[in-house]
This record gives sequence, C-alpha cells and structure tokens, in this order.
Amino acid sequence: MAEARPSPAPQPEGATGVIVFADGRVIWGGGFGAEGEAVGELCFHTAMTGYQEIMTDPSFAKQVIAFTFPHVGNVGANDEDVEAAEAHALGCLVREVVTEPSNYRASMGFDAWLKHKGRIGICGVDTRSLTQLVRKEGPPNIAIAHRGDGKFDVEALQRMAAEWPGLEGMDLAKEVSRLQVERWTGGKWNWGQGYELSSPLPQAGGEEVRSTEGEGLSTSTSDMPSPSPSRSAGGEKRRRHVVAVDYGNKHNIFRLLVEAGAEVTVVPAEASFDEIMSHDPDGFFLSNGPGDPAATGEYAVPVIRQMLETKKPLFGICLGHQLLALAVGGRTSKMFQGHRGANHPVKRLADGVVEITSMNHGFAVEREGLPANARETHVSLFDGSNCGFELTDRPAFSVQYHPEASPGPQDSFYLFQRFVESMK
Ligand SMILES: NC(=O)CC[C@H](N)C(=O)O
Repeated sequence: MAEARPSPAPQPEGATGVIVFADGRVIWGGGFGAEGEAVGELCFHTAMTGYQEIMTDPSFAKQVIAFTFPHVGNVGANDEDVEAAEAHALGCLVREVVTEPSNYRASMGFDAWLKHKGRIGICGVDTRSLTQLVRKEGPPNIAIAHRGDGKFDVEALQRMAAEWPGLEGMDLAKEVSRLQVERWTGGKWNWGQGYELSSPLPQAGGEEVRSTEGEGLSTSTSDMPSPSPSRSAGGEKRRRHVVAVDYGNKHNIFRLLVEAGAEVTVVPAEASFDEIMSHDPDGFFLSNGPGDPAATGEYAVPVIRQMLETKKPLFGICLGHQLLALAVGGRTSKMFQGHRGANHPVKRLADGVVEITSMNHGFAVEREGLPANARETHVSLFDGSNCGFELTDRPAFSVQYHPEASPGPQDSFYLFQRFVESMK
C-alpha cells in the first residue's frame, strides 16, 4: 500500500538526476550524459581507470555502474578506448562532477560522449554508501533518470524498478551479439601508434601495418572465403584459425588473439555447429557476455558440446567459462554481489602464482558441480570462488576473469599465447 512505503527523500533544488529503488528509497544527484530513464541492476566497479572500456563492455547490458573511484570522466573520451562500438552499460553513478577533459588523447568530454551514446550519468552521488549497500543487501534493481528540467515521476520510476524481473533467468547474449559473420583483423594498441591493422606472427617477422585511426578494424565478411588466405603451405608459421562465438565480446580479446598469432572469424551467438564448422576452425573461442549463463546455455550448450566432440582446442572467458561449465554438466549460480574491478587477485593452482586480474561477473561456476574430468586451475583470493578450469580429456580451458584486461593488469595475457600454441 502506498502509505506503507518509506517516504522518498525530498528533491533538492537543482537536482537533475535521480536513483529510485524498488522499495521507494530515492537518491538525488546531477544528471549528465543523455536524458531519459533506464531500469536495471545496480553494481559497483572498483577500477580507478578505464571508464570508457567499462561502459562499452557488452557484459554490462542491463546494469548501472556505480564507480567507487570518485573522479570519473576527467580525461574525457576518445575513439580508441572502447570495447564495443556502443556503450552497453545502462548508465553510471559517480561521486564528483565530471570536469572538462584534461588529456591529449581526448576528442570529447565524457559528458558529451555519454550523451552521444545515449547513456545516463548521475554525479554527486555518495558512491561509498551505495557500495556498502550492495555489499550488505546484494545488488538491487533500480531505475535511474536524468531530466534537465528536474521534473521526475518518482512513483513511476519506483514501479519500473519493482516490476523489472532481474538478471536471473535473462538471456542477453543474443541481444548484444553481432548478427553477421565477421573477420577480425586488428591487433593491439601501441602507444603513439594506435591500433595495429594486423600483427606480425610471433617470432615470424613480417610487415606490420599500423593505424592511428582507432577501430574500424573488423570487416563484414558474410561472403567470406574460408579457410584463411594467410596460411602458408609449410604450415608452421601460419596463423591458427579461431572461430569465436560472440556472446557480447570485448574487442581486446580478439586483438590479443591476433597478437598471439591467430586469425579470428567471429560468429553470432546463435550460430549453429554446422555454420561454425563451415569456417574450418583450428580452435574455438567462447566470449564473455551479459545476462544469466543458464538462460544463454539453452542454445549455447548443445553447440559447445559438439565443439568438444571434435577435440579441437577451446578457450572461454567469463560467460564463455560459465557456458563451458554448463556444457560439461556443471552448474552456475548468481553471486551475492559479484566481482567487478581491475585488481582482483587470483591464484593459479598449478604453481601458486598470483595473477592480478580484471573482473566483471555476477554469476559464478559452482566448483562442486564440476565433473571429474574438469580440473580447477584458478581460484579467487577474495572469496575462494572458482576462476578457471581445464578438461583433462580435451584441450579445453576457460577462466572467469578477463585476461584481456581493458581495463586492468596484463598478468594473464599468457593465456592467449597458450591457446594459440595449443592449436599447433
Ligand atoms: N563478463 C562476463 O562475461 C559476465 C558473465 C555473466 N553475465 C556474469 O555476470 O557473470
């Protein structure tokens, strides 16, 4: 009943942004970026840099990010530091007012960029207390709104939040996945040079082509010849052909696969096994992505099982890790508050080395559900949750964290090399 709800905090003068919880709690702030409303899950992210990479990571679809770092946006925005063409996170909540950019790489301000991408920002928010709230209560569903005239229908926003069903059971991979097959040709970014249009094969020498023009690296290849034209007859220095399933991938994964000596054909999330095999892969890659793995697993798992039967190498990241677990008979479940940051320590069980990793997940693989032929390889040092496994009877492995960083440390880049090596 309306009377039983906690009465919302009164709107302060000049408030142009608002966060409304399903139970009626209201937090006011200053709107920036695009005007409008959005509803989704609140999560917090502890990375101190990389807000453009985070906002464009498709794994954040239907999520609003509260940045724990207070100064967000002050190096502006550019065309290079993006992990997808669009911003997939619904919006961001930040402590300080976003200032004019102060960086030689900025082509526009963060405010203008967010507006251009159609995403809402709210500043002046006590993100520490929001973080504590998520830690205590788990991630709430919220509605956010930005209106320049400060006119909000708080009750309608509360209804939106209360009626939103939540991420559990939601398949979002096919909503963010590309619909066309594409050949990915771009290598990694180099300071002062921009993105490589193609990378030399490791230890193979050869010409490098570099671009300073940001992305535009993937070519639509619906009539693409297959297999690769770049294979040499001798076979030893040729690029290994990875067919990557796009469940909502971050670009840096493909840049690093190219860097490690692979060529990459990307297929949509719902590609059939026959379609995937028509590209003559040497190995398979399962990407990261948004939503509940169990929901996406309904169409992904049967295809992954067929991939495993080929005994060709397979590598999965984050959602790809969770889907591989489901394909071998494991289970996933929603975590209480998830892991999102750029400094999460993970122990590599083979040698005890600690990797500092980038993470973004709200679901986890249950260790207890893994079958006998799955050996756990990595464990979170924050909460002991599973962060990786490999199969003992197939050349397949996957990790829960983001070895491609962007943003985050590069400790785990070796996994790309390991995967490409395993195809030889
Ligand atoms: N980054 C990802 O791939 C996230 C996977 C999944 N959507 C989760 O939240 O756990």
